[in-house]
Amino acid sequence: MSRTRVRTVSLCSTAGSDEDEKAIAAKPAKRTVFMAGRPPWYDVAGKQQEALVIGICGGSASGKTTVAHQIIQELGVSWVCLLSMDSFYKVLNPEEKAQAARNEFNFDHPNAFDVDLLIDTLGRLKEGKKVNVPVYDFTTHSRLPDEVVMYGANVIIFEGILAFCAAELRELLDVKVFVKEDDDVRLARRLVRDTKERGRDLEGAIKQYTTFVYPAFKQFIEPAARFADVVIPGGVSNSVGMDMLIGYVKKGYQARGFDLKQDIIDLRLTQMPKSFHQMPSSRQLVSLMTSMRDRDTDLDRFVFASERVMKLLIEFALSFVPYDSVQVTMSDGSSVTGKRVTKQLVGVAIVRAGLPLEKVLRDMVRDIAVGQLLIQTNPSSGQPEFFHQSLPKQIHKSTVLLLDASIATGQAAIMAIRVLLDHGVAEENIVLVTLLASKMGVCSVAYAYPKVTIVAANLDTDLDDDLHILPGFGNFGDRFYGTTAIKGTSPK
Ligand SMILES: Nc1ncnc2c1ncn2[C@@H]1O[C@H](COP(=O)(O)OP(=O)(O)O)[C@@H](O)[C@H]1O
Ligand SMILES: Nc1ccn([C@@H]2O[C@H](COP(=O)(O)O)[C@@H](O)[C@H]2O)c(=O)n1
Repeated sequence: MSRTRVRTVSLCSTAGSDEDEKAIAAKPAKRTVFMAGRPPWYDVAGKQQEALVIGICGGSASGKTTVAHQIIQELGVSWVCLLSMDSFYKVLNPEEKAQAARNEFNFDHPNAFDVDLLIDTLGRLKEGKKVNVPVYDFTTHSRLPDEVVMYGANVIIFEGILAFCAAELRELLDVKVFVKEDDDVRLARRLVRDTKERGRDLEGAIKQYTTFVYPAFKQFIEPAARFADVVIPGGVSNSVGMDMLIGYVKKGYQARGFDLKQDIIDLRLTQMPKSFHQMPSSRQLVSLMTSMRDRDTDLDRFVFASERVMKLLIEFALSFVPYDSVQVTMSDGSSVTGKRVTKQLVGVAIVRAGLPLEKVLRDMVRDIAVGQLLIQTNPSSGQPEFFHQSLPKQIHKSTVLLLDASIATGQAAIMAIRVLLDHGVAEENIVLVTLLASKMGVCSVAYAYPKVTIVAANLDTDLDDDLHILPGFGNFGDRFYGTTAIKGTSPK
């Protein structure tokens, strides 16, 4: 789904305390950045909300998936997941596989599904947690080795022939829809689909339909219509029914505090949040940043300058972790009161640009446990996508220094914080550490997670229309690892 990412309007204030710094950082832009697509899980007041779950039940080929797609299109919101019950077909043993190949396995009975896994997955997704969803292959009656990672949504659409089969499952559904279609229409559609898309021959498809599909429809599916809030005869062809359904869903969405019209955080950026701490400016810091911003700085000098800034930054960040007062005995036997870090510290780098900060942190904090999160921005949607995590075991008891080279929109950091919270880390025990932040990125993170401490060596005021920090220092990962020619390219 495509959507507008940035709108530009009036003035935002400038930052920076040192004149030298301002000369470099302040751009006389007259604009405020509005961010379309606020982070999921939050209502317009910034309170965490469970997703709205729409369950769609109906016979095979009744048009459930088609209805789901139309709801998504008409709703026009950014964070929607479509979960199909088909993903939760049980893995068959060799004997069952042989039966399936002869069209003698009953895929329409509730026992064919891993309902426990389905309930767990839908429940977690509704709470905004990450889930791994199996991918099902109808031609081989098996799960593929790949899984799809789904992560957080304001709206979840769940569809399946037995979507209302268990009370625990129905309890997760905020809106229950039943799609009704004549038996002969469904049979005709199914035969076309089974032979064209699911690798079946006509005779086998008819055998399966008469032996299992139709009897199960009569026994389990058709009677489940009584659980529905809305029954739509004819699916998407029923435009009056669809309009009523979409109106009903929109109401449910707004009742949760989500905003359909805006779906936007209005960041006027007049003042920085209290949770944000910028390193005090100094001529030394400005000169190092100047080297980093200069597109003519070669690889060696870029690495050297950025590592020096990183050392200063980590030193600064460590003053925001909690310390206890302790008494120690000195060599003359007298005691003195000092400080010791309260909790175990853990460093978590957002890969890849956060990795150099991780190395500096390891050099500076003895035996620190470290972890990594692989989050990348999808170039077509502009949304961060979460791929991989490796986190130390005791992370929930620790203060976590979350490391990324820069914070532009803040979306990757927001996703990373969400992962840490899912692993039991308390919001107030997270310190987000970055070399360069945009005002908008800081405001977005602070809006979503006001208790997270945000520490940056530098703050830039603006983002360009591609959401790169202005003036920025180019793509940090490319410049630090030398993966892109620097000279002749304009820094982004
Ligand atoms: N209202 C409709 N009119 C005509 N064809 C439809 C309609 N709804 C769905 N279809 C078609 O019927 C087939 C099955 O629809 P689908 O939504 O996949 O059903 P289900 O998810 O219930 O199995 C698809 O080829 C789809 O394009
Ligand atoms: N290996 C399988 C698994 C399921 N089916 C049939 O799929 C139908 C459910 O999917 P819909 O898209 O129609 O909702 C169900 O009726 C099963 O008979 C199958 O043929 N092979």
